[in-house]
Amino acid sequence: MKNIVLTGFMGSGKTTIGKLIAEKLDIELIDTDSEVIKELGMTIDKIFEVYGEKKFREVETMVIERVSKLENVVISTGGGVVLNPENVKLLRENGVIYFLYASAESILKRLKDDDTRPLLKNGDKLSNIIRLLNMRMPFYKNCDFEINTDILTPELAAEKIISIHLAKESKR
Ligand SMILES: Nc1ncnc2c1ncn2[C@@H]1O[C@H](COP(=O)(O)OP(=O)(O)OP(=O)(O)O)[C@@H](O)[C@H]1O
Ligand SMILES: O=C(O)C1=C[C@@H](O)[C@@H](O)[C@H](O)C1
Repeated sequence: MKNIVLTGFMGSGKTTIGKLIAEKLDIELIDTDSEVIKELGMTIDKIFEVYGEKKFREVETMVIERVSKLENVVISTGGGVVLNPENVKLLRENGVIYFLYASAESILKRLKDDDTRPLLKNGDKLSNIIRLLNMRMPFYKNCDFEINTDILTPELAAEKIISIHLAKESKR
């Protein structure tokens, strides 16, 4: 089976929905943020502080080069992965990319008490979310399928992705 690749903004539900899909299909879940953390031995916050975003992006692409060679897995990606066309190309080789949409208001609600996202730290959180989301939307829209998590529970979003994916697989 081709990989199920989940993308979307921070707080769009990639980890939550990725876990549900992996459980339901009994396949492995790989989280690119966790792989970068393992690679450098520190939290994402710390990586940004010590090495800066450029280094984080380099290691993120290294991780994607490795995990995109796998098959039959769910890959939950960091929120900025789609900004680099090389990452998208690699992930598409063995996978279908699902964009998890969430509005700025939902993202704010979901991440209200979470201070672990370096890109949302300085200044007003909602303004940062709106600015980044608008800038990134064309990249997210370039994915293969869009799932609206504002109107679906994680459970229903997982089921929808599985049904799209299995229907696509049966036609291969
Ligand atoms: N469809 C949904 N409806 C309501 N709440 C949701 C939904 N999906 C996720 N959440 C909640 O939003 C929060 C963030 O979700 P999650 O960590 O899965 O996002 P993420 O996309 O993996 O974020 P990041 O890329 O920043 O790690 C969690 O508290 C989760 O329970
Ligand atoms: O949206 C982003 O650029 C990021 C999202 C997170 O998943 C992490 O990959 C990191 O905090 C950067």
